[in-house]
Amino acid sequence: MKLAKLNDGPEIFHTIQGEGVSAGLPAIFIRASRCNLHCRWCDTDYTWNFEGTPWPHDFDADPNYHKHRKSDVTIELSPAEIAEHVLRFPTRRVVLTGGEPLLQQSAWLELITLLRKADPAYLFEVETNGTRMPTPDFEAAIDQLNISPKLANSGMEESTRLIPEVLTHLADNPKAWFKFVASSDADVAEIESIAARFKIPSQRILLMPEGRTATELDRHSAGFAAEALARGWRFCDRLHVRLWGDKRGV
Ligand SMILES: Nc1nc2[nH]cc(C(=O)O)c2c(=O)[nH]1
Ligand code: SF4
Ligand SMILES: [Mg+2]
Repeated sequence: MKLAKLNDGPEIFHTIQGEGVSAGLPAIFIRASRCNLHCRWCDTDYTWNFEGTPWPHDFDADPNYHKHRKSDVTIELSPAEIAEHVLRFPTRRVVLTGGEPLLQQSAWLELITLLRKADPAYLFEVETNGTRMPTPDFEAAIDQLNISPKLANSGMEESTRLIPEVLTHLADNPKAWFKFVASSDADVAEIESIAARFKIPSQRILLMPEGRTATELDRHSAGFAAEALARGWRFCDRLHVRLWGDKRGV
């Protein structure tokens, strides 16, 4: 599998789930490399913003920022090798993230099978942008889908970031939660229209402020909590950002 590389190894880490309905629970994160989207504010740009690609990123404004050399930021491991890493940790909740993890569904299924053979107590969450249809086997194997559809502020064309067939399908799955990242009131209005268009139940919507620091999160937290309350949505913080700041591997 293609995973993000961190300190010469794969980006697999034991931490507390910082976002979504399992926030606060211990979890092992596995970060896939590669994404089919190229959001301008993406905080895991090293999974897709490679040398020779044309995608703009907010970081371009920083004269010290350079696109990544693919071989510097990617590591290839087999599902069996990944299972070995995961089995070293005492936790049984595993979060598949990225990049976009649904680009490698059959390999994840091999990993899930191996881990459940070692211990049937393993639970799996996936963090996805909601543009790729899960295969029936993958969707059945995953315990929780954390879907973050992207808004206009990502810089992506609507036809690339909102795939009606996928969103309508996932809206019907009680294991699917929709975690929207917002940084303005216009974003909240856009989320409302997406929710209505794809019939996403309000009880499975989470509103999460954008931010890489506690100060940035605080700009919108109280306001968005009130917006969420008014609509029957959940409010969602970014606990790992508050605990550890803008760091990798936590
Ligand atoms: N602690 C922690 N929680 C997270 N929830 C979603 C994450 C992600 O980057 O997908 C993430 C992450 O990177 N770290
Ligand atoms: S979908 Fe997620 S990983 Fe992909 S570019 Fe957007 S924010 Fe980054
Ligand atoms: Mg993240």
